[in-house]
Amino acid sequence: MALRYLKKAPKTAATDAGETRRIVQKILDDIEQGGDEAARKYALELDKYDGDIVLTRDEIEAASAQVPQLLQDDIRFAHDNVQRFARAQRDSLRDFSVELIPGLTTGQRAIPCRSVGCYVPGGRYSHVASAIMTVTTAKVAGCQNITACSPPRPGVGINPAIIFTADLCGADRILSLGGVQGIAAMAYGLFGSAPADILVGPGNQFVAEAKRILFGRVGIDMFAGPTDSLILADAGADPMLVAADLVGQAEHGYNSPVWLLTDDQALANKVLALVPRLIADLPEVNRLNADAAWRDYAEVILCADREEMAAASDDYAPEHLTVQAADPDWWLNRLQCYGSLFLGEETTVAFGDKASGPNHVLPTSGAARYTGGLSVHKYMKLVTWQRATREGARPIAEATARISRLEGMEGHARTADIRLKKYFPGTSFDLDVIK
Ligand SMILES: NC(=O)c1ccc[n+]([C@@H]2O[C@H](COP(=O)([O-])OP(=O)(O)OC[C@H]3O[C@@H](n4cnc5c(N)ncnc54)[C@H](O)[C@@H]3O)[C@@H](O)[C@H]2O)c1
Ligand SMILES: N[C@H](CO)Cc1c[nH]c[nH+]1
Repeated sequence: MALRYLKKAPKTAATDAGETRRIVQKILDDIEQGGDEAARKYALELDKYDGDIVLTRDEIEAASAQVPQLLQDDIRFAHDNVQRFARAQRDSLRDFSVELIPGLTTGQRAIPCRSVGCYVPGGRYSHVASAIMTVTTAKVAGCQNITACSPPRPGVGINPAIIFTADLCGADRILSLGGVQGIAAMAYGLFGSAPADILVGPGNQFVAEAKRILFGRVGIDMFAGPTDSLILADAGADPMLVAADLVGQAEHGYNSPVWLLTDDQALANKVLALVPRLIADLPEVNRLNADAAWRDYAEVILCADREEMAAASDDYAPEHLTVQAADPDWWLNRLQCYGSLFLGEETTVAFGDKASGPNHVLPTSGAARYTGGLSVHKYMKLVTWQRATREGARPIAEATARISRLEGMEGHARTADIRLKKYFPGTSFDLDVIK
């Protein structure tokens, strides 16, 4: 059966992409040319901030002292879970060596990037948890030089809880800069910092686009822009929980899509009725964000059965995927495209967002078709090495010479010839089979 849209979105992640690209390219060009001063100019223009950019130790300590003890304890709890999950990831990756043929030894090493730039979003909300996710994971990977940046609040600076968290998790330097100017400062090595080898972290469409444009010159974790979330629910799901989870994620921003796929029309109708009521009950900023996201980006789709739900979900490739349906193992085995999966009503995206352990920096806008979220592995380069004895080199050199000549690469072939001649003088080899 064809999917039946009970609610269809007039907008998608591609809406306004061209305009975003133009704005971001201009800011990046200006800052590349104008350095620290240009970055300061954008901080003033976009975030109404003209204070110090690099936080001193005294400022970090003063900010940390403002964070209530109970919140500090919660942040430590979340940090501990994220750290332990990241360590398990690191342990799943190992250096190895293998003798492929007698005398030829090859190997793999995982080497952490030297210099990391972590973006911690802070425009609409103060994303303390993003500091945990990015900085902790870089630290566990073994990165030595970790810079974090986050938008300053007008005239005041970064939220003290973000400062406390970035410091706790191991940031070596904290910059009061948000948006494209923060990304540019870390990429270009402004304000005395080392240029980043890799930029990580989530952010709005400007931040995500800046990372995308800079990719190649620096590494990036992935495209992690405006949050999107999909719920798969069957007749057994609790409509109130489904509606609350949709609204909870729509509050991210006016451009945060939420989608519901179900094979039960009665459930869909109940959720459609509940969502506007739950949105109306939110505080003002959250309500405005969720209302616009629901109106412009949300979709509710009726499917024939769970197989059709799973196939459609893989096409969306959502950042967050929640299953509130029977037989969680069936879904776990069947689903293929998502950033992070939440199975059963006893867990929810917000748990992963804040405290449960798996990283919350996740691919958006369909990027989950080709990548997972932030992990220790994103900070590590999997490099290879090889060495050989002269006997081990012999068959490799013979094959190399012949393949190189077939390809027309005579210079390559001669690097093999010269070794064979040196190591096996007086032996004749048939290295010129392409006559
Ligand atoms: N994918 C993920 O893993 C993930 C995780 C957490 C948050 N997020 C997303 O992060 C985003 C946070 O967005 P935010 O805006 O609240 O904070 P943000 O920190 O990403 O962006 C704020 C910055 O945007 C810049 N900016 C604002 N308007 C601009 C304009 N017109 N032109 C140029 N720059 C401009 C400002 O300089 C400001 O510092 C949300 O979209 C949320 O969904 C994604
Ligand atoms: N859902 C976001 C990841 O896309 C992360 C987050 C933290 N807090 C709220 N949301």
